[in-house]
Amino acid sequence: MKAHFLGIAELTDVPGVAVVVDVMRAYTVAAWAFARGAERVVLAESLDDALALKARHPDWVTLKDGSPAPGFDLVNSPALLRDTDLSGRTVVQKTTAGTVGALAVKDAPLVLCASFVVAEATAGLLRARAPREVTFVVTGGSGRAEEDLSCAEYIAGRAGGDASDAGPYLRRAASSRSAAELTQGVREGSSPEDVALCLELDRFPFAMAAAVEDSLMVLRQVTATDPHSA
Ligand SMILES: O=C(O)[C@H](CS(=O)(=O)O)OP(=O)(O)O
Ligand SMILES: [Mg+2]
Repeated sequence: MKAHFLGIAELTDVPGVAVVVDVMRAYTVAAWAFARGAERVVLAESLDDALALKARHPDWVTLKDGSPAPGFDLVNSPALLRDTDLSGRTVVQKTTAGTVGALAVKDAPLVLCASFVVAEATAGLLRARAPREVTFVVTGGSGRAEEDLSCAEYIAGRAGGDASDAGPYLRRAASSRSAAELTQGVREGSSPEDVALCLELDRFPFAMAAAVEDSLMVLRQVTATDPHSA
């Protein structure tokens, strides 16, 4: 499996298989939403689109990064979301980097969205599919965010069968600029517990796959043991 690591702006062709990585925090938050019972996560193109979806579907749960805002029910924080019961709910998520990355590859036949909490499940799905090439979309820092790059490299290694020690990858992510900003409380809509939650390796047994459904980019949880689920 040949792995390419690209920032969002570096995407030129439609990849056959894309793994969109956002450790801090979009795809840690989405994984927690599924763990709390969400049925699906709609990745919104814009804040206005998210609000329009909420207006049409008042029972949908809207989530944005940054500070809380009228019309949005949740912020992009795993710690602030993890006690919320989302059983059967549709979550609409809009963030600065993660959701943008998935929408940039929405025409790809297989789009997985990943972070450390779903790393092994994501790698397992790639091993089962055994594609010749995978494009990892490194969503943060114009493709240079250390937390996303280290997670992408770790998943690529595991997908290729490496028995990699996760420690160095997690330490790289822990010393990233994003981790520092979250720890210092620079980012609004965050909790001091967010970094630790974003660095919980394999916290969840499922992977997450996104696909266009009725013109919306919809993220769902999938397992490697179900070959028809992604
Ligand atoms: O909510 C986050 O941590 C970030 C905000 S920003 O990109 O650092 O401004 O969003 P995400 O899309 O989850 O990286
Ligand atoms: Mg990020």
